[in-house]
Amino acid sequence: MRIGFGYDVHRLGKNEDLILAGEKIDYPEGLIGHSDADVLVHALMDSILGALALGDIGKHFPDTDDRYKGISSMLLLKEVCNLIAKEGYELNNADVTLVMQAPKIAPYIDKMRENISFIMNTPVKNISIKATTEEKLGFSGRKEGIKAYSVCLLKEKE
Ligand SMILES: Nc1ccn([C@@H]2O[C@H](COP(=O)(O)O)[C@@H](O)[C@H]2O)c(=O)n1
Ligand SMILES: C[C@@]1(CO)OP(=O)(O)OP(=O)(O)OC[C@H]1O
Repeated sequence: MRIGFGYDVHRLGKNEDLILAGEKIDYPEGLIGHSDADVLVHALMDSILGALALGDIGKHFPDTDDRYKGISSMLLLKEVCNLIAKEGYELNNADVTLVMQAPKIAPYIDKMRENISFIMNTPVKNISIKATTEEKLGFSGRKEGIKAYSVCLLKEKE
């Protein structure tokens, strides 16, 4: 078994889509990044890369590389999944927490879990996604950005 932890932050801004776990969320602002800035998927990928001790997403998908400009982070997640298999592991489970004041994400959680489980080829029960506010404190509380934390456990392939 190998444990991994990931953390990411993206700034919110106008004229951007808000994409979380590959799902477009209805909100007047979106996250800014080189890719589609799917902060949830970025934290999840970093937790997986951490468990494999293979560095981080910036190392694998540099934000100086035009190939990743505007790319769906779900495609990057697929590549990270290939690394899990290549290293001889499979996902046991992952648990992701979004820290965002708005919008309420609860209505989207089931679809977001399905999206990740489809890309990772794992049962939905292996993917947990939760959300909390920071009670209007700090940059997330001021709706300036969104944070995501992820932990995952990988197990040796059977
Ligand atoms: N963006 C969010 C934040 C929270 N939720 C749900 O609301 C519950 C209460 O939030 P607190 O910050 O007061 O803990 C939380 O447990 C989530 O179920 C949400 O859906 N979207
Ligand atoms: C995902 C990548 C892809 O170029 O770009 P960003 O969307 O800027 O996201 P970040 O969390 O800064 O990680 C860096 C890159 O790996």
